[in-house]
Amino acid sequence: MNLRFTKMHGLGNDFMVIDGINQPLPETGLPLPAAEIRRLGNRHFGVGFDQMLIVQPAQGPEADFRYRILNADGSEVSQCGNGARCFARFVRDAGLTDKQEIVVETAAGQMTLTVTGDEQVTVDMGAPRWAPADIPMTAKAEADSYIVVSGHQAWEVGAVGLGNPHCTLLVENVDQAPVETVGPLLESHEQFPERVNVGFMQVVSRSEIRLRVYERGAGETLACGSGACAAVVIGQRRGLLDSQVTVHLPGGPLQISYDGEGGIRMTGPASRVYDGSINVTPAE
Ligand SMILES: N[C@@H](CCC[C@H](N)C(=O)O)C(=O)O
Repeated sequence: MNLRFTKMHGLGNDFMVIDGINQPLPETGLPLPAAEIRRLGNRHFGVGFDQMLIVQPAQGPEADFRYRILNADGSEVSQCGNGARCFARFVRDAGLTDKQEIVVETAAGQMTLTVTGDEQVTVDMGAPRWAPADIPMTAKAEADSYIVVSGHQAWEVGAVGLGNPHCTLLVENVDQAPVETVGPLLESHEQFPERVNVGFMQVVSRSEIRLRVYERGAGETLACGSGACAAVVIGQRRGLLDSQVTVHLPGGPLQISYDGEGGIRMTGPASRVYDGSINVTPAE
């Protein structure tokens, strides 16, 4: 079948966004076979993306839409901060809604997205979940930080659940952080039964950090919205950061605010690159 899509990005974290309201895609099970998602995600043989986003009709009465998130490796996940901003811009540009405040269902629950005049989008990312079972990770008890051991090496990490699992390491200089080696090692570490997104955070001041993220199912990306929120709340929990923080990612800055009550708020841009169409093998 021929599938129409829009290529978008949030600070270089890039997406293939598909209108699953006006195109026939299965609403249960994977929308496309996992091998087909991997082929489309491949930067040499396909469209190339970090995540595929599928827009679908809401299942419940309180939401405007449902959106599904698939990593480039074909795994389905529940949360994507940069994707949420691109989703909001996509449904407005496609004429699927003219609302400025959009309520969307994800596998992690309901989220509210607010589009501001200059096409910046603010996402309420929900409250951080600190209990190990909610991250999920195996640990005897909840703690500000955990020691994760592999062979002769050990790392101190903060860990939090934001609908998806995150761990964050503090580093002196993010440019020299071992993202490509320690990232995949921790991503698949046995203490994280659903794998984990791995952040490397350099604290610049109480209101500014630099961050690189090795994403579960996608490798290092130019930005990770949920990873930025995770780094900020982990830094706050250790007493290092204030309630409003600018997170400098390789693809650009995100504004994160959290005062310990309600949800973490993330504000940043959502950019459209091009519209296209491609032949795909549908799920059986
Ligand atoms: N890029 C995202 C996160 C996408 C999902 C993640 N790789 C996972 O597997 O949990 C973001 O902006 O939050």
